[in-house]
Amino acid sequence: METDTDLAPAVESILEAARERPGGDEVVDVDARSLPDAVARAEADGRVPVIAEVKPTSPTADGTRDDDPVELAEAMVAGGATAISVLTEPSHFGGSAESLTRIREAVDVPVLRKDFLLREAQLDAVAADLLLLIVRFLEPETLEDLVAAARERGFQPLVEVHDRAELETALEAGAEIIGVNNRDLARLEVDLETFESVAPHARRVTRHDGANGDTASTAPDDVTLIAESGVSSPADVRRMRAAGADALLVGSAIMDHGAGDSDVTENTRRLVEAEDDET
Ligand SMILES: O=P(O)(O)OC[C@@H](O)[C@@H](O)c1c[nH]c2ccccc12
Repeated sequence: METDTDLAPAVESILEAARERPGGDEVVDVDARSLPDAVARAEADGRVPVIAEVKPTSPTADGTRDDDPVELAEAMVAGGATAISVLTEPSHFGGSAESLTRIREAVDVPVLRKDFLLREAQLDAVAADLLLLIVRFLEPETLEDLVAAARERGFQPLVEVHDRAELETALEAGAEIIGVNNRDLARLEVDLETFESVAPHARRVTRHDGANGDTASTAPDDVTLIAESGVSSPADVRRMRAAGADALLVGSAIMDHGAGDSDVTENTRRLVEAEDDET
């Protein structure tokens, strides 16, 4: 799980940088805005729950957007976004902790910190409502420790998986908010079938409850399931929702890196309204 050998070179380079990155000076204490509540509010007023991502660039993007991150986030919220994801990774995604802090002050929806976190101290770099933890890059025990450490600080951990085995690891670590990344980290290619194949198992996985070897089927109905990456059209939104997505995490289709002046509010709205004609 921790070997880098089958990762794309860009991902290896991201991890190398992540290992070097220092943590915060003090343990943060967050009063988090609830993502499940925000998702429920969106559903109640007929919006598809979209977590819109402020991602200035990425190893797979066509270019860089250097608009003010706060204006981008506000435009996303104006388009109906349920939450905002902010890349804080500086060397490959153009992100920063400062952008996240400014965005979190400016909007009232939950804000996810998107980074490659490997050690507990790195959780303390900046306050956010949600924190991404990626199963692929962490030993199961470390994942469990980081989930606990995140909760102690008040963060809601969003645990990212890419296949069924990782899903099992996430559930065993106690994850309640799970993202299935449609992008594989080996070739960086996107396949929406990933979510379709993993999602059905998220709600009826058998958890092993250790001690006496008993297994208890916990069928955690309360898991918030997020389809991540590669969602670019209203049809993709409907496809992921049909496969069981409670929410969608969308970056590129909203940022539209290739077209610098693309309207982020409109890009968000067309995904948020993807189910409007259906009911
Ligand atoms: O731009 P996309 O294809 O809509 O994807 C957004 C998001 O899922 C993607 O940025 C992402 C998913 N997992 C990550 C982990 C780290 C950095 C970025 C990501």
